[in-house]
Amino acid sequence: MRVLVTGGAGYIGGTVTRILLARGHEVTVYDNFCHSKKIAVAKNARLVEGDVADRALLEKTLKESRFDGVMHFAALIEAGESMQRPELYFRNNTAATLSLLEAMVATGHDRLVFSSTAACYGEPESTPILEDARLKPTNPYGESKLLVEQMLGWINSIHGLRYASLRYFNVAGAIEGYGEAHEPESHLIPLILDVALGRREKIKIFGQDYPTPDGTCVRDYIHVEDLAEAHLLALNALEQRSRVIYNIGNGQGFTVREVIDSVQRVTGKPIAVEECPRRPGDPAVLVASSEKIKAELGWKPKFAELDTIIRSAWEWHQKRYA
Ligand SMILES: NC(=O)c1ccc[n+]([C@@H]2O[C@H](COP(=O)([O-])OP(=O)(O)OC[C@H]3O[C@@H](n4cnc5c(N)ncnc54)[C@H](O)[C@@H]3O)[C@@H](O)[C@H]2O)c1
Ligand SMILES: O=c1ccn([C@@H]2O[C@H](COP(=O)(O)OP(=O)(O)O[C@H]3O[C@H](CO)[C@H](O)[C@H](O)[C@H]3O)[C@@H](O)[C@H]2O)c(=O)[nH]1
Repeated sequence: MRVLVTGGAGYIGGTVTRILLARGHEVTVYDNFCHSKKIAVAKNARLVEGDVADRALLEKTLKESRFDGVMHFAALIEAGESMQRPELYFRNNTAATLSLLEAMVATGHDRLVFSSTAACYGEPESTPILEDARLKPTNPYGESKLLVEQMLGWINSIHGLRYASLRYFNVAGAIEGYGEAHEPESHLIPLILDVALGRREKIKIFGQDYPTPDGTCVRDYIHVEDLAEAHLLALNALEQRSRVIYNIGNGQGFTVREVIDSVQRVTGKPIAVEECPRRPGDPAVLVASSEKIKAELGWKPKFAELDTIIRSAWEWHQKRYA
C-alpha cells in the first residue's frame, strides 16, 4: 500500500510509519514540525513539509502519488493547554482537518483513518466505555476531535469518503528504536521516566480528590504497537466497510499513583512526587471497552500488562538520553 501519514514525525505517527515501512508499504510523511523535529522522520519515508491547513499543498501531494489510504495523526494533543487556548485546538485540529477532507474529496481519495480520542466521551456515565456512550467532552481538545467525527459522518454520507475513527485511550510504550518524546513533554509516563533518569526532580500529581480508589485519575494505557496494528486492520477494513468507530484501549484502569508504582518497580528507582491541584478539564476515569474492534476486525493487543508497557518505554527512554 501507499499511505499518506500526517503527523508522521510525531510519537504515534512516527511509530506507525516505521511499522508500515517494515512491512513493505510506501509512506509519505506530511508534517509541519510544530511539535516535532525533522530528525524523527523515518529514514525510508518520503517527506512533505507542510501544514494540514494548506489545502493546495495537500491536493498537490495527493495528486502526485495516488494513495491507498490516509492516516491523519497531525493535531495538537494537550487537553490541559486546550483549557487555556481553545481557539488553537479548533483551528489546528478541526478547521485544518476540513482542508484535508476537502483535498481528499477533490482528488478522489476515499480512505481515511482518523486519530480520535477517549476525550470525546468526557466524564463517562459508566465504565468500561462503549462506542455508543454519551459524547460530552470536558475539554476543547476532545471537542475539537468530536467535531471532526461529526464532519466525517456527513462527508461519508454525501461524498462517500470512507473512514475509520479510532478513539485511542492513553497511548504509551515504544517499539525498537522509537518511542514517546513529545515536544514539549506533558504526558505522565515519559515525565515519570525523566524522574527515574534524574532529568527531573519530581512528578507532579494533578488532583488527589477524584472519586477513585486513591483519589488520583484513572486511565487505560495501551501500547503504541498494539495501536499501530489497529490502524492497519482499520485501513484494510475500509475495503468492505464505509464508516467505523472503535475504542482502542486495554480495558483496565490505573490511577496516577499506580503508574508511579509501576515505574518504580520497572526501573528500581525511587520517584519523588508533589501533590498539586487538579488539572482543569481532566475526567476522573477513562477506561475502554475495545470489544467491538476485537469482534469485528480480530484485533488482539499483545501488551496487556502495565509493567510490560512501561518497561518498553523505559528501555527506549534510557537509550534516548544515554
Ligand atoms: N498520545 C496519546 O495518548 C493520544 C491519545 C489519544 C489520541 N491521540 C491522537 O493521536 C495523534 C498523534 O498524537 P501523538 O501523541 O503522536 O502527538 P505528537 O505531538 O507526537 O504528534 C503530532 C504531530 O503532528 C504534527 N502536527 C500538528 N499539527 C499539524 C499541522 N497543522 N500540520 C502538520 N503537522 C502537524 C506535529 O508537528 C507532530 O509531529 C493526535 O491526533 C492525538 O490527538 C493521542
Ligand atoms: O505531570 C503530570 C501529567 C499528567 N498527570 C495526570 O496523569 C493522567 C494522564 O495524563 P496525560 O497528560 O498523560 O494524558 P491525558 O489523559 O491527559 O490525555 C491523553 O489521553 C487522552 C485520551 O485518554 C487524549 O487523547 C490525549 O491526547 C492524550 O494526551 C491525567 O490524569 C493527568 O492529570 C499528572 O498527574 N501529572
